[in-house]
Parts: sequence; structure tokens; C-alpha cells
Amino acid sequence: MLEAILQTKREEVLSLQLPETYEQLPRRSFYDALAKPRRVLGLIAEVKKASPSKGIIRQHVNVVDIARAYEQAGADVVSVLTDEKYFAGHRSYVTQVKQHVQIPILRKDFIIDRKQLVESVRIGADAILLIGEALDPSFLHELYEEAHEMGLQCLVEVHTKKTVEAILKRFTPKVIGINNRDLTTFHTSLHVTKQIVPLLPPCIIVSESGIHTYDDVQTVRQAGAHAMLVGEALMRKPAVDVAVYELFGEREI
Ligand SMILES: O=P(O)(O)OC[C@@H](O)[C@@H](O)c1c[nH]c2ccccc12
Repeated sequence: MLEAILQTKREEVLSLQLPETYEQLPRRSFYDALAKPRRVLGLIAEVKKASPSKGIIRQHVNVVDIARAYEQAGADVVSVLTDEKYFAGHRSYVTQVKQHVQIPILRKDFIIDRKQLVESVRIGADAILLIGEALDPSFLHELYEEAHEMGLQCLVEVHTKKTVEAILKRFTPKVIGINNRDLTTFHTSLHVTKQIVPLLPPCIIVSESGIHTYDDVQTVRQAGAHAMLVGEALMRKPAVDVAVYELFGEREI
């Protein structure tokens, strides 16, 4: 599946038209938000309408309303999917959310080309995702450096020991995301976080995908994650703010 997505992305990048920056959207720090999370475990809450493994996750999504509810419920960062074909996202969602919430925005897409870095800046993203399983490690490092030169921070995602080692041989990302989902098979297991955390040097660790319950939150916290990235478990609930409280075992006030 990952290969099909990347193939589409390569085609999209060829005809990518960069948007105009008509408004100055000040940059917010993704790193600071995760270094000082509001709760014991940081939360990156994701706006996700659909995914290739689950199909439509939520009907009639108002992206701004969801992001505002996440912010009010104390999320530290909002993740916004911008891939159109597989995740029903759109790059304009980042700009809309940026104008209505104060917390940093992670642009979630398959970044494979420098042009997408410029695009990310112009739409108002504060941080981007770089996927270890999708990029050659040297090129990932180059994109990471270039992103920083443009003022974009990065979440570097890994899934296997092999990818971790290849990346750490070259540099230490400030924030590493451990994807519990295998992007080739879509199989998800929180065990991946337990296996990968011990391999990592000091950095901010985010456990990503497949976190649904309070028990899951305890599992990834005990495994050593500093934050978690949650999409589906929140998007499937009628009220996403209540879903955040439930995940943390809090009662709505
Ligand atoms: O909906 P979930 O299982 O809570 O997962 C969220 C997030 O981790 C997932 O959307 C994700 C992780 N890495 C990605 C890379 C591309 C697209 C999507 C993703």
C-alpha cells in the first residue's frame, strides 16, 4: 500500500502548483508544545476523515470545529491530514485550522520532495511528517535540514529497527514518532512502541496509531513515550472533546 501511495505522490508532485502566501501566518513551536505537554502524556490530536485501511471514519466533518474542540480539550498539537486521494484531506485544511486555533499544526502527508516543504510553509504548517519507511535516510536528513532552514519543525516517523538504525547513523531527530501501524500491511500493534523505545537516544518520543483506550494510553506511557498521536479513536466519537477526556480517564467538567 505504501508503494501505491508514494507512486501517486510522485505524480502529484510533478504537477504541484504552489499556493500564494497571501497572509503572514506566524510559526508556532511544535517542539515546545511537546516538551511541555498539558498532561503527563502529550497529545497530538488528528483531524482524519478517512484512511486507506478504514475507509470513511467520520461523515460531514467540519475541520475547524474538530480542531477547536481538540484545542479546548487540551490537545498540545493538531495534526491535519492533507493527502486527498487516500485520506480525504486537503491542504487548505491546514490554513483554515491555523486561523482558528492557537496550538501548533502538524501537516500530515507523504513528503517526498522539497517543493512540498515550500508548500507546507505557505499553507501555514508549523511542523511536517517525514516517514522513515518512505525515504532514503540521507535524503530524509536533507529534507529535515532544509525544513528547519525554512522554519518548519519535523516529526520523524519510524516503524522498524532497521529504519531507526539507518537514521540514527546519520543524525538524531528532536522528535521521533514510532508508528504502531505497519504502512505496508496496516497491521497495528502497541508492541512496536515497546520494542523501539529502548533503541532511541534522548529525544521526544511520540507513539503513533492504534491508541484507542485509557489502557492503551497507559501502555504507551509505561513503554516510555512522551506523547501520542491519535486519530481514529477521537474521530469516531460524536463529541471529540469528550473522547479526549475519556482517553485520559478524566471526567468532563
Ligand atoms: O487513526 P490512528 O490509528 O489513531 O492513527 C493516527 C496516525 O498515527 C496515523 O494517521 C498515521 C501515522 N503515520 C501516518 C503516515 C501517513 C498517514 C497517516 C499516518
